[in-house]
Amino acid sequence: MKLDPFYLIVDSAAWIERLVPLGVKLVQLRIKDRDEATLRTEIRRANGVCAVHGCQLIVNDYWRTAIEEGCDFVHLGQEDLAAADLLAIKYAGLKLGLSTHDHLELETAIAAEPDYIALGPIYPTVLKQMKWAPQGLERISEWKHRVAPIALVAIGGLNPDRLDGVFEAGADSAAVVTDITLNADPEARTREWIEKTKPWR
Ligand SMILES: Cc1ncc(COP(=O)(O)OP(=O)(O)O)c(N)n1
Ligand SMILES: Cc1ncsc1CCOP(=O)(O)O
Ligand SMILES: [Mg+2]
Repeated sequence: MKLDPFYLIVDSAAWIERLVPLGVKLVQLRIKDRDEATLRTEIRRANGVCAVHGCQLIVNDYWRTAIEEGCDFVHLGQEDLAAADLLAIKYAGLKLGLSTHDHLELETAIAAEPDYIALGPIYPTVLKQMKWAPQGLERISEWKHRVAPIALVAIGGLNPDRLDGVFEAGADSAAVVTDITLNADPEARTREWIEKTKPWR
């Protein structure tokens, strides 16, 4: 499948309301440590905003709530996948993205026949502690070769200056969290990402 080259990841519906109207076409709602009611409300709100703006919403981790709320795309890590009911996800017609960090995880991901495979961290990330060293650009090219025709998402430490490198190496989409959400001007940075990814659209 064709993914937008700019893949924004945020942790609340409020961020989605703030940034999606600027022209973001692919966004992940990545919520951690919230109660079930809040989670459901956030997913519902995010789904509504994305529908209005023609933006593809991807729900991280919470595939059951995503199905119940009428969402159509989920992202799962390897542990999430091991605990998930893949048949239920596919039966519900959801598209699926999977994380990978090494060759074994890549085998597992390909076997699940996802709609995209994410590789990370490409560069050091401040978002969360990771046990994997930065993968680098050559690993993107290797992954692209192995996953095609499945779409490849690059993630981890990305910023506008690093985008040409990841796309030239073979990524179809570049995912970002802190370069935008911790930026002094998230709106301006989002516009910069949209501009910088235009040639790859
Ligand atoms: C696009 C994308 N890639 C990787 C991840 C990480 O997923 P996971 O390994 O399950 O870790 P958490 O994000 O759930 O902490 C992602 N969310 N999105
Ligand atoms: C969730 C995740 N998986 C691999 S790197 C990463 C974090 C990406 O965040 P940032 O864009 O802030 O480095
Ligand atoms: Mg997860």
